[in-house]
Amino acid sequence: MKESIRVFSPATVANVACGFDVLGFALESPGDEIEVRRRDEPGFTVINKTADTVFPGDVNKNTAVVSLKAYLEHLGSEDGFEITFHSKIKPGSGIGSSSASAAASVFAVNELLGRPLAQTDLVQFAMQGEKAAAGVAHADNVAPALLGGFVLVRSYDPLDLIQIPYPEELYCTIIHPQIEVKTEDARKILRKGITLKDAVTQWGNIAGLIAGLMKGDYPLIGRSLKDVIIEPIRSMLIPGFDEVKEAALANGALGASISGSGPSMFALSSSLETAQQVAQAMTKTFSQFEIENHSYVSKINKQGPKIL
Ligand SMILES: Nc1ncnc2c1ncn2[C@@H]1O[C@H](COP(=O)(O)OP(=O)(O)O)[C@@H](O)[C@H]1O
Ligand SMILES: N[C@@H](CCOP(=O)(O)O)C(=O)O
Repeated sequence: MKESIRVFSPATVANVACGFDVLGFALESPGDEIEVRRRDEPGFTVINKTADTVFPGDVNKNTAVVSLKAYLEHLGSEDGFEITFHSKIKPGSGIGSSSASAAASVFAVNELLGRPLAQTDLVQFAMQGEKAAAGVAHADNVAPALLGGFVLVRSYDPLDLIQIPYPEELYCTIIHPQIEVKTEDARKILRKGITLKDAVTQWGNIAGLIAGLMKGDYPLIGRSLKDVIIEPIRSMLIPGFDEVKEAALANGALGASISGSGPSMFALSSSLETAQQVAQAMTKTFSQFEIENHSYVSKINKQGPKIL
């Protein structure tokens, strides 16, 4: 039996504008890279080999350990593991840093143990990691992180995950301004109620987005990438949001919005060239607000985590 395994687990874009808590997709890069090694005794250790100073070092709060504990408890296992982080998406990024770790650890140990559970069944344990990080066990990051592609959370109780087909030529631009927004905090500022008018607009858009993805209808995807409920509130946490979004649209993006709970923003494009041009335009506009930012251009990740 293998003693250790090294895996990559992808960053994810949750919400995808109109699908708060119910839609997300995975990116080919960036992501977390971890190595999991069996210990001789029960218990867990976390080792940080990344250069990041904001690494979540508390074993009992790290989503990689929280989700792994839930998984092992389900199997009735008392095995212990050491988790070494070789690269890590910055916490509080809005591209699913907490879920990449949660997905990585359960995927890695499930592989080490000879795959006792199917990949879809791992989502419920990774969700426990999200609960520890954000206070809510939302699945719109961990489900695409584990399954790849676009995943719709059709229902939470019971958990019903639907993998949504999407066009091959679809590219995501991510701009990550170097400010931290914790998902837990970004959820607290949301209104508890919405108007019927906004609900009608939002469910028209989410249905349109799913139809557009499945049909490969780019104009429909673009028309549907709108959020009248969450974005107007959370965008206040992102300096220059309106201008950066406008820059993405003016340079050919199908649509743009907040990635997850922010501060990252995402844009979707139908070609790599456009996605790169959109990245340049968004970066330039953010810089006018004197905010340091990192950009990524990525295809959609098809498979979820992978063994390295
Ligand atoms: N392995 C982990 N990776 C990232 N964040 C983690 C991890 N474990 C716990 N956390 C905590 O989760 C929070 C970051 O998650 P979250 O606010 O959802 O940001 P993100 O949008 O980057 O996922 C921070 O409070 C961080 O300390
Ligand atoms: N649906 C959640 C998604 C949070 O994503 P993250 O990448 O910011 O962790 C929310 O909007 O709160």
